[in-house]
Amino acid sequence: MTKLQVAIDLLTTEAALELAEKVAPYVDIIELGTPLIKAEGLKVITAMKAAHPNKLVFADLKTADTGALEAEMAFNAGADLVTVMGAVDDATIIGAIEAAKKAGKKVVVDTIGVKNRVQRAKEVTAFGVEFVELHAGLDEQALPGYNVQKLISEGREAQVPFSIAGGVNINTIKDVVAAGAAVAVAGGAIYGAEDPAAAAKALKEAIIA
Ligand SMILES: O=C(CO)[C@H](O)[C@H](O)COP(=O)(O)O
Repeated sequence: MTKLQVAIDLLTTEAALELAEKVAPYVDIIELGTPLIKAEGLKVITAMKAAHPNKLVFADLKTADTGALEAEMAFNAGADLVTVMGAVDDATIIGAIEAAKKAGKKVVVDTIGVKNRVQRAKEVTAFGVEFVELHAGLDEQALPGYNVQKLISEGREAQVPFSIAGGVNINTIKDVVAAGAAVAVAGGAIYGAEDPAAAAKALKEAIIA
């Protein structure tokens, strides 16, 4: 069944822990967003894993170089999964995967900036990533004409384990599930909701339905 990943793109550890506490009953993976990690450092990973030891903690590093080093740093801080950019050299991705194998953890490749996401998804899957994040970042989402359905159709085409991230919400999550996504990522649809717990609950129920 598709897992639900909450992307916490807040800027303080306190706010992240408060949100996680509200939505933990409904999510499978807790993502510490890139801005959060840049604002708070690796300690936010440690704090989140300590607060939710039974949840998968996903450090959205968006690593672009020194894959082994950055992955090891995040794993040592408590992360279960880290992201490496799919647009960078294979060596960076492979290095992170080698660090993950040593730590018993996992790597996810983020396809922001990748021109042919389907082709790259197949390439990096062969390296041994946990899944590929077919992803439109917040800046891309703000561009005229953006539609998450393109990512969803690419997921169907790629035929590899994948997640969808890019403004997934209650109106699109069933399409994400129907496409066979391993993970549906929701950030703004949860942390931006008036009632984040209710939003996460509704998304989870939509997955299960
Ligand atoms: O990594 C990210 C942006 O770079 C976000 O965490 C990701 O896009 C999920 O958030 P949203 O559902 O708001 O798009």
